[in-house]
Amino acid sequence: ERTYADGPFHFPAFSTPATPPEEVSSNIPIAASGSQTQSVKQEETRVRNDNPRTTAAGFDPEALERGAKALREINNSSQAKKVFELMKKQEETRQVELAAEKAKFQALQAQHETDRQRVIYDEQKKLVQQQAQTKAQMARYEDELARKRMQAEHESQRARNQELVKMQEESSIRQEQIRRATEEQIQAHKRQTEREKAEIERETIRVKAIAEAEGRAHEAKLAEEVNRRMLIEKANAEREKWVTAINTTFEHIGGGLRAILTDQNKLVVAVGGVTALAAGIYTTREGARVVWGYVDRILGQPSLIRESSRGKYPWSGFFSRAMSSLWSKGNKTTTNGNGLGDVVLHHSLQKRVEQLAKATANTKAHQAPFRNMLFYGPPGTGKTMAARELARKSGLDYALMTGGDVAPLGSQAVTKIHQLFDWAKKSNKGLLLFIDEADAFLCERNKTYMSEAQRSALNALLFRTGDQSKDIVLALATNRPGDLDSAVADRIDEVLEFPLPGDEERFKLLKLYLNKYIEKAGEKKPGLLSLFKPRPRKIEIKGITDDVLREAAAKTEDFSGREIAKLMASVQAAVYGSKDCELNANLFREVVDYKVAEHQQRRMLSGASGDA
Ligand SMILES: Nc1ncnc2c1ncn2[C@@H]1O[C@H](COP(=O)(O)OP(=O)(O)OP(=O)(O)O)[C@@H](O)[C@H]1O
Repeated sequence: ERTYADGPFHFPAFSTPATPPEEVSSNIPIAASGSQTQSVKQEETRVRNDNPRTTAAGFDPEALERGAKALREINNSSQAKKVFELMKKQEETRQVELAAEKAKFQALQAQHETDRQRVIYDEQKKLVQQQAQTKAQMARYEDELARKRMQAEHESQRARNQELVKMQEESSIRQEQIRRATEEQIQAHKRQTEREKAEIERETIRVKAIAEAEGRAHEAKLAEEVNRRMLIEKANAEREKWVTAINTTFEHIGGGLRAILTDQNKLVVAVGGVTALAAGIYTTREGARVVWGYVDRILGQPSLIRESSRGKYPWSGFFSRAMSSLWSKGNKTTTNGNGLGDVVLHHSLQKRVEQLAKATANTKAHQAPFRNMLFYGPPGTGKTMAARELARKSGLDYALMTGGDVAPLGSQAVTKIHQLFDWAKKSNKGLLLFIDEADAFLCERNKTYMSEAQRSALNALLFRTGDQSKDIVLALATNRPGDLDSAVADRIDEVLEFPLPGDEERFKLLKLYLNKYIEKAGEKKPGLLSLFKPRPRKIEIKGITDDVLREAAAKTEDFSGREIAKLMASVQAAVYGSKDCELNANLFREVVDYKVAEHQQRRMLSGASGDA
């Protein structure tokens, strides 16, 4: 295919005759004779060449020859001029056609050029797009790099800040330690000064006391001499009086014996009387023992019970109960303001115990079977106290026994368990039987170290508690609930966990025992006997605010209720040990710190023995 770019365009008219000569001849109105026309036709037929020869340059001489021949013929013709005109017109027409064709080719060339320009434009556009894309990618990459750089800088800044904060914290801790150390030194110095002052005072008192004692001893010595002499005279007179009396008595007895021995009737009566008296005494004593044993068995409290609201006998405790109810009318401060007396428990646990107490009371009222309970948790967290309060609130009697008491009973254990349940059934109100340290008695039956008697006792208990009871609520307390026999666990309806007291509970406990052991230390206790006991000294309390107690509560983390009660007992002892019987914040803190250190030591030891 030829294009403008390939070089000059060759019109096909120049290589081939535009109009075949025969056409030219047919178009000419030839007026020549028929012979001439015939000859022309013959000539045409002769010169016609369907495959005209061409030179290498594409020139066909035959056409030219034919043209010349035609021209000659035209010249000879009469219509030559017209023919020539016609040919000229034909030639012009052809020229116009060629010009149109040229214009067409030029239009094609222009179109081609436009296409080429479009392709170039598209290429350039693509290039520009690619460049833009590359540029955008570059920008993105740079942006990412910048972001990463910023992030790294941010990280390092943060690390620097953290380090700075850490250093500041460390420095403030150091400062705090220095401050504490200085405070401690000041305290120690103060204590030392106070000790020295007390020592001097004690020494002065001692010297004064020695001088006074010496004076008194001298006085006493003189008085003693006088007394001694008076006593000797009195003793001599007494001795003489007794000697005379004994002599007179023996004279009478001797006379009587002599009369009996000499008179046979009197001798028989005397021997018979003495024998009858001995027999009477023996019979009375044994009879009383048997009767008492019977009464004890019928009415008495089983020996397994350690503590009971019912007392050992129905009549016992009547007087003390009356006294304590009288006392409690005048003193309404025995409870700490909550519904569970002096038991301080976490709010949710306390609510649960109260609900249980209410439910138990309603159960009794509706003659429905009781629900058995299990209290578990670390030692000294108030399980026993809560059980006692639960029984009190539910209006039941309660009895407390310890699991550890069963094993030493040996073969008697089974009888005692039955006795216990028989006794419990006699309670009109219903009885809450609380078994403390339940795991010691009710542990898994197939344990190898369990004795046969113990196993039988457990079986007896299982037998007595097989059905839901309307008389007895069983409340078990243990530190190891996992050790209980599965049959025992199956009898439990309610399980309550008693955890170590939290911050708030420790504060309340400290407040409670401050009130009990310190504030009320000088008050008299209920009961007749206490009327004759010496009244304890009243303790002066200074500066024990709620803040001081909260500080102590924060320090005594992990303390059980029992440990907090003991801590306050130690505070009381420290106060009684001080000379002015006064409790101040310093003394309180001193005891708390000492107790906290002791607690940690104990934990370390138990941890070490646990590891071993
Ligand atoms: N929650 C508490 N509220 C008031 N006092 C408490 C509490 N917990 C313990 N105590 C004090 O600790 C003593 C022991 O409490 P209690 O006998 O109820 O504990 P326990 O959980 O039954 O202990 P254990 O498992 O050793 O038998 C109580 O006499 C009381 O002084």
